[in-house]
Amino acid sequence: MQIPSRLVIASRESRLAMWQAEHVRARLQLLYPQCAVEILGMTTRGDQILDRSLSKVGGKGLFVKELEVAMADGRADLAVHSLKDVPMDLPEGFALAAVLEREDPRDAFVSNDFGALDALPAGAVVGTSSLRRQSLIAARYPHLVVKPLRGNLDTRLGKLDRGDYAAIILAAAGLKRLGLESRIRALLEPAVSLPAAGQGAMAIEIAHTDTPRADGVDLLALLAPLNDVATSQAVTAERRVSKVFGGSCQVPLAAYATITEGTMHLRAMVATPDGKRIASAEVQGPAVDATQLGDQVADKLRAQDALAILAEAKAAADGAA
Ligand SMILES: NCc1[nH]cc(CCC(=O)O)c1CC(=O)O
Repeated sequence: MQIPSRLVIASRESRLAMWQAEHVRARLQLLYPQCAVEILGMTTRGDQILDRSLSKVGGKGLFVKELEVAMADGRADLAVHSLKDVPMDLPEGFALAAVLEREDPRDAFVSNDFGALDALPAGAVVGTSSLRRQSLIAARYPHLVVKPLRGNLDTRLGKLDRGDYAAIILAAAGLKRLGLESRIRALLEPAVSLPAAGQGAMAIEIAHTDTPRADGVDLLALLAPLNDVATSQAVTAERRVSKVFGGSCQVPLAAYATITEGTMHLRAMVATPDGKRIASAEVQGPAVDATQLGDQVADKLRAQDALAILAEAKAAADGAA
């Protein structure tokens, strides 16, 4: 295999994104000591737009677009993403080359004054901009008030500490990666808060799917050792469910797969943001049939009126300010 003399990783500049890029950099450097592995930090549109709901201005794609342009221009060879932020359909010419072993996929309850969602008094303000987390709280804790919470992890924690919220919900994975695990007061089990598709997993995106490249470098082969097969299968099923239902972040959708001895257990849920209507389903089967399992669970959701629920959720999102 031809090892290039230099590899450039494009990354957003948030602390979490840079941690993730550095993790991949270090692993590649260990695998290919003769190659100079570098990070190109970039500010994306998604990072700049903090005043409006992301789903209103173009969705998750805003976090990856600039990185793709850098790869298309040859300024970078690969990009590291939180898989949760990667759209279901990548633009022509781009592909996911590897999915890394998953960190904790659960949501985390973070608060300075309370130990768990159950401990919050009526009217307490909970911060989250995830429609999935919002619908969960509305369904299980109708006495709580959900307020939007945007920004990177440090910004969100800062807003909590300033007293804007009684508690906030964040992905455990991000907190753990940044050494902020001590901020977690409680972990929400999947039975309570089913994770978003891909939550906790990092993915590596590349351009030039026609490998090897003109310079003879086969990026897919080069990155293959970083791929975790079980995580890759799990997220394939989860992202399939998301794709079937439009792959948008305008709707509360959860999809989470675990694999035990080659058998996948896939759970998925769609809901209205007010938590009043929920469809949830689960399937089991061989992990190698990830895509079909995704389709099966989607069929089960459809049989529970998932399309009507999603239409209602979308109408609510479009109607909101
Ligand atoms: N939506 C933003 C985002 N994208 C990935 C993570 C955390 C890390 C991960 O899930 O891999 C977060 C923060 C959060 O949801 O609290």
